Amino acid sequence: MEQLSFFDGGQSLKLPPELMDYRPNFFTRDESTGLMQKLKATIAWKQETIQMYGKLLNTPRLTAWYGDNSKTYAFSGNKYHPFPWTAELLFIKQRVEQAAGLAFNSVLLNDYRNGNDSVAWHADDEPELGINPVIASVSFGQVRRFDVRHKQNHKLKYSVELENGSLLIMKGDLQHNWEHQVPKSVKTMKERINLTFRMIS
Ligand SMILES: O=C(O)CCC(=O)C(=O)O
Ligand SMILES: [Fe+2]
Repeated sequence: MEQLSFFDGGQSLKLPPELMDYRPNFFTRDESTGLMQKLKATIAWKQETIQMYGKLLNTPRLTAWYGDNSKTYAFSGNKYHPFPWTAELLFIKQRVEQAAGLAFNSVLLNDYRNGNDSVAWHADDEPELGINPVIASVSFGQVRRFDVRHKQNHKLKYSVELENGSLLIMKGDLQHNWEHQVPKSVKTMKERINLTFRMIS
């Protein structure tokens, strides 16, 4: 049963290609440095809150939602109203669309300020995304671990280190039969910006 994690000195071996297509150095170092700086400065980052056990807690990261139209999108108990595309977002979107062979009409951005920021286990299975959506995830800055586990069997688990300038294309039934997280880290972590491009109806 050697399907399980394939953590080997932090590098992931064989992700299932029908679920995840990982492309390191999708953006060059210089592109990544420039884009990260621009995104930090120009995106309307927001501290969202989440209702948990009757308490209002801060989401452990900053988020922002940009896209084509004025449709609202519900995620983690929050409703997002998209801001219009910026020049940097359109540049990234165009590159990602080329690689994925698909168009996207919105992007959710996450700013993980340090190792204490995270995203808990979840699937992006909102009905607006349709069945087996393709979601393209771009990472800049600090390398963070991305874990995937099967909903019915948590031992069936994959991890990949999402590097600066990388693209991870999530597809197949990943959002239906699997869930994913970016765990907190006790190691000192610098800032990371993640963008997940989506097509919502
Ligand atoms: O930061 C990441 O790599 C994942 C973010 C994520 O899962 C999401 O925004 O739905
Ligand atoms: Fe997600």
